[in-house]
Amino acid sequence: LDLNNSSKFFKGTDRNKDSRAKFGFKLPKDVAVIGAGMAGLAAARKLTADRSNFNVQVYEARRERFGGRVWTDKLTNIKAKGPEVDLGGSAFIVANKNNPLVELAEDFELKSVNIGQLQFLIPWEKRVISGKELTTISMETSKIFEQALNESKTSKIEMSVREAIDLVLKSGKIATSDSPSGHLIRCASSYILEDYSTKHYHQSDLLGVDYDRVLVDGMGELTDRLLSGNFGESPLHLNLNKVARQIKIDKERGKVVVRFTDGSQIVSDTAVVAVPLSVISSGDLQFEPALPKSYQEAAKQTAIASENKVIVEFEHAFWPKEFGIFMRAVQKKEERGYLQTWVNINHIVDVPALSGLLVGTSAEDFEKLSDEEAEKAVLHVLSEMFGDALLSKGGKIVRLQRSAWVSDHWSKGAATYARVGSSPAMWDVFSEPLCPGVYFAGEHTSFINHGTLHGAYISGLRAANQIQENLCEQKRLQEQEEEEKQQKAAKSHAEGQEQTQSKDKTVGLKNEL
Ligand SMILES: Cc1cc2nc3c(=O)[nH]c(=O)nc-3n(C[C@H](O)[C@H](O)[C@H](O)COP(=O)(O)OP(=O)(O)OC[C@H]3O[C@@H](n4cnc5c(N)ncnc54)[C@H](O)[C@@H]3O)c2cc1C
Repeated sequence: LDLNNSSKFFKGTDRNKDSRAKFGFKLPKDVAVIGAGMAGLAAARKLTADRSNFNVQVYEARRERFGGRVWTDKLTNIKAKGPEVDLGGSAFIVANKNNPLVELAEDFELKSVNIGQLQFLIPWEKRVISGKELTTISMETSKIFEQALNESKTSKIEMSVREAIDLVLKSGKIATSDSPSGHLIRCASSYILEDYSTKHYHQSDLLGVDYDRVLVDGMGELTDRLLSGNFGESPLHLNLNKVARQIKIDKERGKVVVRFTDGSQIVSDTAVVAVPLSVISSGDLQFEPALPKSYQEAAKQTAIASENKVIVEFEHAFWPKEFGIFMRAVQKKEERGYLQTWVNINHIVDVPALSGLLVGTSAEDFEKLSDEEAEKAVLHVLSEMFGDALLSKGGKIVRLQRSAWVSDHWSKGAATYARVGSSPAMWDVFSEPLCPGVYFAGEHTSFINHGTLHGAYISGLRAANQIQENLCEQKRLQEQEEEEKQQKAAKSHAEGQEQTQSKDKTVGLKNEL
């Protein structure tokens, strides 16, 4: 895929036409896309643009919205202007220089901005660090990380990021646990998630502030536009409230039957399964015949991180407006991942709101709190960070909104990650179709860029591309060719043996004579 030109993804290519002609299938083919998240929408958009060849329908389980783990919740906040209502994936990770979503947003003429500078707080020391001092500390943090990764490579046992970092900090070679860089590195989600593997570490996970750029009107604008299409493109056919419960591959007819929980079913030439991995691993979506062992193993073994957001709006902004992110160090183990990172919404739009992030078990625990308890917890943390005097200037909390991605039936977690013991093959197995007609898309279907918005998007384009190239038919022909070759080889081998045997017999007879 050429990631440098996102708009052309949506157009059929001559190469595709050639391969379609070569493998000669009936047109237009029906494609059922299951799941209207970033991945499903990307696949549907690309195939819908190829209208003469594909007839696309999208089926989404949720009744009231699409977008999946992108959720710009304008429904519950009618005053919403932008990212103050992003309760799911909200930022383009620009550590990946080729992030295609940045260009796609430009194509759609959506405005994006950098989140802005970080201010790092060590509350019990009353230290507030930013600017040059923070740059020096961040450089030290990178060194600790590099050392941790290098040392873990020499160890015979696969280590977690947390273990590797703790070892470096314990040695005190670069910095100690109590130093600012020691505190800063422990704010990284790869440290917070205790079993994050050093082996398959993503550079962008270092501090968990890898979401560098946000859309001013919220990430939901992008999924909205994927649905409605760019200027002149037709909208996707979206069917809400359609919960797929079974995907049946009818090999004989070369069809895919999708059965829904409401008792209905559709028969399609091809399906793109773009639901979260957790929906497959939980058995909520079943396959007939059952998924091959490698897929089942991958679905069972791949780790899914817990993450949540809480958005809190005050009467007035009491925190410094010039920073884009606030991050606080914590002392106790139980506080890890607990509202350590706050995005300053007021830096992006004129709304006195902050968006707090919860990672790991803290994210799970936060879902169990009542609204009252959640509000108390938020105020407690903010008072620790900014002090009571400043906090009182904020006035009342006028809105507190939070996600619950772990208990959410259609997500069951935030995103996949590489835990100790995992291998890239666990993701990549899902990038292969189940022939003759089931293709997979989603953040969990390719190791590269897994767990991200752009990973989901690219996976959707990949699935669409595979369908346009008629990968299953190519595979079938390859297998057929291979089989024919083997049969030929076996035949000539058998003939060779027969000749040798008859030669041997003649020689034997001569010898006897
Ligand atoms: C709190 C949070 C913050 C994040 N922050 C970032 C970030 O800043 N940057 C970044 O790059 N990534 C971020 N991510 C990750 C990113 O949001 C996801 O990787 C991405 O949205 C996944 O897209 P997807 O299409 O693979 O899956 P989804 O978006 O989950 O789409 C799957 C769709 O399938 C539907 N579905 C489920 N079951 C069924 C069924 N049985 N039948 C029909 N439909 C079904 C779901 O409702 C959903 O709409 C974040 C995630 C979370 C939760």
